[in-house]
Amino acid sequence: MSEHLDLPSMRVGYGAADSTGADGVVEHLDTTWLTGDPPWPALFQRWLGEAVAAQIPEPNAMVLGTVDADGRPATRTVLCKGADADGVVFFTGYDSRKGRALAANPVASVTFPWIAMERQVHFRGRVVKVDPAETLAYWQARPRGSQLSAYASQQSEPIGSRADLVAAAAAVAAEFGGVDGQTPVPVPPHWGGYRLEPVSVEFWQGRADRLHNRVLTEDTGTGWTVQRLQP
Ligand SMILES: Cc1cc2nc3c(=O)[nH]c(=O)nc-3n(C[C@H](O)[C@H](O)[C@H](O)COP(=O)(O)O)c2cc1C
Ligand code: PXP
Repeated sequence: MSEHLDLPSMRVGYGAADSTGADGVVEHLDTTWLTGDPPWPALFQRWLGEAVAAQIPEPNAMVLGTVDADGRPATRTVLCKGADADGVVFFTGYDSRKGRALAANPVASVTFPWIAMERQVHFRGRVVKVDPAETLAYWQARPRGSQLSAYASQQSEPIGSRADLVAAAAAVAAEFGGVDGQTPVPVPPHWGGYRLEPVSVEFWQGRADRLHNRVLTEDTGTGWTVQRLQP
């Protein structure tokens, strides 16, 4: 397939000669942009707000990297449903492939790939389950159809056919009074939130000639440091 695509020559140059970028920002990302304790939330919130305002698709989508008990890495996209100084939150199946990896190895990375903005933000840290009350509050805000699907899905397990999947979802819907029923769907025992508590956050801003800007903030245990990295 890829032999018909000229992959080696596919590239997009970032920024103009004067070093402004698609982010519309003239100044370079600088270590002085990271202030506060911890230093990352203010700039992260600003960039997230700018990604939302730019109407890029799914601005809260982030690529989650985990490592399983055998040391095998895996990544997949999840939606960020909370971000503050305590960390970034997502919701998923606790028995899924990622859930099993996190049970064995409660560390992860997440990357927000805001490519249309010529930006990315990369987090690394420890992962904890959120409080059940936080899971319940988010669960209750989800559309009923998504609740029923999450209840029915043994996420990451094989299933024979699409028809089997639809039948499993229909059985769960029937149990709770139908797709349009009024019976609340309880939080499935196998579903809930995780919070990645960052120990490092890196901001990346694309610039002309691949001379990009990278600023890394890290929790050293005695405080947060902020450093510029080479591209
Ligand atoms: C844009 C996007 C957002 C997604 N958001 C979530 C999410 O918030 N939670 C989730 O469990 N899966 C989400 N998924 C599906 C996951 O990428 C993944 O297929 C699923 O969680 C199973 O992953 P696992 O087998 O590695 O555990 C999303 C997929 C896409 C493309
Ligand atoms: N769970 C799964 C399996 C998903 O595919 C998604 C989004 O694609 C989500 C959760 C997050 O979406 P929501 O906003 O419905 O919680």
